[in-house]
Amino acid sequence: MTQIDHQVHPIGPVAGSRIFKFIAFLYGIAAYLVFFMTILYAIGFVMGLVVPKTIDTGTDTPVAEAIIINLLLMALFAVQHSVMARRQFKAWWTQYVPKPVERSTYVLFASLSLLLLFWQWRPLPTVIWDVANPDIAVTIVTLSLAGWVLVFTSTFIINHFELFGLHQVTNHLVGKEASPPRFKTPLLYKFVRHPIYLGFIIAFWAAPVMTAGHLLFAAVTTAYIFVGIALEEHDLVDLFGDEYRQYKQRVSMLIPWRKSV
Ligand SMILES: C[S@@+](CC[C@H](N)C(=O)[O-])C[C@H]1O[C@@H](n2cnc3c(N)ncnc32)[C@H](O)[C@@H]1O
Repeated sequence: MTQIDHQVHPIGPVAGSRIFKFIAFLYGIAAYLVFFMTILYAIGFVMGLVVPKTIDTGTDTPVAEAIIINLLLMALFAVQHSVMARRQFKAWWTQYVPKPVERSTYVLFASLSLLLLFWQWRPLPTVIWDVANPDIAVTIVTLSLAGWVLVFTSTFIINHFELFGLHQVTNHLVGKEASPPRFKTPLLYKFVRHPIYLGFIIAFWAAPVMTAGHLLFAAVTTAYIFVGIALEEHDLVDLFGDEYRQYKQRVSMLIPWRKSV
């Protein structure tokens, strides 16, 4: 056998090659755009604004069936979002998914499972509360918008582009080493440990008209946020050790003025 016979000839771009870096970069941008459209759609979906299919519209379905379908959709998102974010899972699947696009792929899968939820969500139109006073109703809508603003600003405070994978594919494109995760407590993170999650809770509960479907969504996602916080903090303690333990002692989880676990 000659030496040539031993050579492997890969089909397609090789990881680390210039063309691979460029394709990875384009993939990262595409995943980011899908995420961005999804989060904009989420605002319309929850607030019942602009988008064609909201939390209170869709196929008429018997109540029990609607609850089961909605719970399954939320469970699918929760499992995808939590399992794929764990360090052990990342260590396993980066054997198959190139590291520079790992975060973008996570973001893409999370967006796709949310889009499936928006598409297949069944309305439960029974009204739980309906605020009649227009001033109070406007105040509640403003509060909900403030929740979304809190989500967005907090992502930028902690590192928006790293959170959604763009930083990783850009570094890879220009041949920069990925920096190790750093413990940070910028601005709002000095008052609560989870401003992004706090923003979601506010945005989901602040509704002038609360239907049974919306209530189911708000209650289950809030419960999921608490599970997500426990998992995330377990990883953060593993990663940052005493620095994060002391942060937990010092700073409250979600409510700024209250010392909490
Ligand atoms: C979607 S962000 C949510 C951040 C935070 N839980 C919040 O609600 O604002 C999740 C990522 O932020 C990271 N993270 C959370 N708190 C952090 C901190 N204080 N310093 C550095 N990274 C942090 C986690 O490791 C995880 O990768």
